[in-house]
Amino acid sequence: MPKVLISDKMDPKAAQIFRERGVEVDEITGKTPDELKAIIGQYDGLAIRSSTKVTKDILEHATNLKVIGRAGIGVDNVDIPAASAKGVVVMNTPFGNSITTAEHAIALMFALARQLPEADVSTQAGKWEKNRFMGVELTGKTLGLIGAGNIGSIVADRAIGLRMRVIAYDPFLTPERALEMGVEKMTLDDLLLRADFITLHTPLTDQTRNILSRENLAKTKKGVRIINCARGGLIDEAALKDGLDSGHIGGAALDVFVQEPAKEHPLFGTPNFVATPHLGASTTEAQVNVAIQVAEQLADYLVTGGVTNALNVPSLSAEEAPRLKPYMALAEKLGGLVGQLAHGELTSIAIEVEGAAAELNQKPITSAVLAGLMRVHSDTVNMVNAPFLAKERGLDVREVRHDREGDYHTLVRVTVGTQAGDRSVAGTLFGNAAPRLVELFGIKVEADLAGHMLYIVNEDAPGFIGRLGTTLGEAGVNIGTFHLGRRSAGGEAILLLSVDEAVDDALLGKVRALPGVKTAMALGF
Ligand SMILES: NC(=O)C1=CN([C@@H]2O[C@H](COP(=O)(O)OP(=O)(O)OC[C@H]3O[C@@H](n4cnc5c(N)ncnc54)[C@H](O)[C@@H]3O)[C@@H](O)[C@H]2O)C=CC1
Ligand SMILES: O=C(O)C(=O)COP(=O)(O)O
Repeated sequence: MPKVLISDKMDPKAAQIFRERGVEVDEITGKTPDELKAIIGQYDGLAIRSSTKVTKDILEHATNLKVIGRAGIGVDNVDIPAASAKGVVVMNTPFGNSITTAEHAIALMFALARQLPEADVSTQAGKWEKNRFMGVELTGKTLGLIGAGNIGSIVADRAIGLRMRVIAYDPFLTPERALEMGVEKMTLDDLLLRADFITLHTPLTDQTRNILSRENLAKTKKGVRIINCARGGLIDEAALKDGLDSGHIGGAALDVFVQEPAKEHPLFGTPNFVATPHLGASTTEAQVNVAIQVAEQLADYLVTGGVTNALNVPSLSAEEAPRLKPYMALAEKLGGLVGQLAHGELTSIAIEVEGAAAELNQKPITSAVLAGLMRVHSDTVNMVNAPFLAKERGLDVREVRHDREGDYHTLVRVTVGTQAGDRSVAGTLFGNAAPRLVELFGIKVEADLAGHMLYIVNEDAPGFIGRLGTTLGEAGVNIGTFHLGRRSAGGEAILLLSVDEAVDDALLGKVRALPGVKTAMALGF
């Protein structure tokens, strides 16, 4: 039974779903990195929010880990390259908390416009400072969105409802989408110049880090109010403090900070500054949504292999998964076969799909071929890390899709480039389910690829098969299936035998010594 650790506070629905789906679950929150390292080795899955930092160091101790699920959106607390290199799938729940977070941004915008937190403190202190708190109306004001994805577009919708004018800077926002959202797309400089309120909704990346730098803050309109419910690190916090102190910035509300938890901060106590402790996603509704989604996604992956909302591996929908499953088995076998047979350094690999296979999502097929190929050299390779390892090794990977149907209704062909030239194998599915090798180095064969196998290239001459049978029989090796292919009568022949026992080096030596044998290799699947 797979075992999952929930390491951050999560709605109880998550644990309930894991149990219902046959996944054992422990909920242990608030661990230090060292405490987490000590226990992480027992788990197949890890469910987190933003508190658990899944560093390379933690991953090194996660010897059984197959999947990390983030109950939420941002995954900057997970070292994704390190997870990928280890073959661990990283998933998030990209929509479950977006409305809630957008609402928090709007709430903070109101808080700034009417100085609600300060007015509340003053009133409850018995001061009744009616003349101190003079607000601004939102109607007719310009809201600048930096980042117009899921959350940004909900904020835009709500702001338009408040009769605001919404302008947006997002290099990936198409003019059509901007029109559909009712926002005006523009450059960052134009947005800085025009916005009365600015709200940030981008992930933290090398491109967005410090997007509101000291220089950019200086370009803003005097009195601008700034809201950040996305990630600490998008704003230069020291420059923000200076801007508030000088009065150039009329207000700032931060839900997120460079260092979290932010228990002390130079901004704390600054007039017109509002802070919340990373509460963007903290509503009952959003937490139920993300808990259910993350548990279902993790359980799917651990129990059935279905992949949803993964960030480092192609997704595989519940409809696609059963259709693709036999192809992935075929692809792994073909990859394993070329990996065992091709000698020397591999420089390139082409994965061609033909007929029915050409109608499918090719990425998982490619990943499975690469996993099969590289597993020949390392046990820790799987579909997740294989594409990364291939890239790291400089392997040129090409995907080709042929619409035409060839001799088979469906076909996957794998061709590797080696110093000795190209080597190609191809397979089909019998009855849409059973993987079958149909072509080996240009010779037509028809074989199962399973268990222990013996691959022989010999001169096609009478009497050979009898001698081979005797040699194997004398060594106590039973032949299961026997497949023969040849280019022409009397030319080079290929034999693929499945045998009940592994063929050791001594027996391989005897086979190689048989007259007419050019190559003999033991294979395993
Ligand atoms: N405070 C909180 O509790 C929460 C915070 N978040 C944060 O909000 C962020 C936004 O979430 P979503 O809208 O769901 O993400 P999303 O991926 O749907 O949207 C992000 C947008 O940023 C844009 N973008 C990327 N690079 C950019 C750049 N250099 N300049 C301008 N725009 C750029 C993208 O094109 C995309 O449209 C998340 O990354 C997460 O970190 C999300 C949920 C809760
Ligand atoms: O989903 C996100 O990106 C968030 O930042 C929410 O974080 P949390 O799950 O509340 O720790």
